[in-house]
Amino acid sequence: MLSTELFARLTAIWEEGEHHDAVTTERALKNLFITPDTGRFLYQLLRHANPQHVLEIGTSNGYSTLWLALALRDRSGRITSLDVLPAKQQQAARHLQDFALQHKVELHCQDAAAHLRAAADGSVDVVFLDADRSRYVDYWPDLCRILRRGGLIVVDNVLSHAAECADFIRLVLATEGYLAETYQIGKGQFVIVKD
Ligand SMILES: C[S@@+](CC[C@H](N)C(=O)[O-])C[C@H]1O[C@@H](n2cnc3c(N)ncnc32)[C@H](O)[C@@H]1O
Repeated sequence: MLSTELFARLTAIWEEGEHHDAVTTERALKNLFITPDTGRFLYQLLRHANPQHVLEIGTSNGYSTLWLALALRDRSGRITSLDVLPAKQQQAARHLQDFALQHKVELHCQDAAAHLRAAADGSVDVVFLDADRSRYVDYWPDLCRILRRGGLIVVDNVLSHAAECADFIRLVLATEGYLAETYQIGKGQFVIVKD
């Protein structure tokens, strides 16, 4: 169960992150966290799906990673989380340690395309995609290949950055064997199931 204390600690990290973003001009230095309702949505999905392997693309400072890891804290499932910026992942590692969740997450400072290319077929149960939207179309063949049947992909920002996500959404909707829907949660979640 998520205690009031855990909620309060997550809220404090989110509020500090939002304040940081409000006073930071350089985009690469911003946290760009998911919203708290998106965190609760991801938590619900993972508690229900009980995945063995979750792949997060876009760790940033680990706010979303904390939600994913909390959902699996008393389960056998594990998370791999990717980001290209080491400083952000170092902060994520500190957050995970503060929550005693470091054993649930492997942080890889690696470009998503390289990781996806090397990942085994059907090796991932859930993907949370929250990184470089212009490259999602290129990721799609590998995402299809590595996702197990019945697996889920959740894509953030499809309403906040609709134009940037349009080609990817069109591509997914045109791919046979996948059912996808957009939900008005946070910045817009596009949920894809491999049917
Ligand atoms: C929107 S932020 C992620 C926010 C995080 N999911 C959260 O809510 O706490 C996007 C992150 O993706 C990372 N990123 C951008 N391009 C990437 C790539 N090609 N591979 C892996 N990570 C990438 C950025 O460095 C940035 O930290």
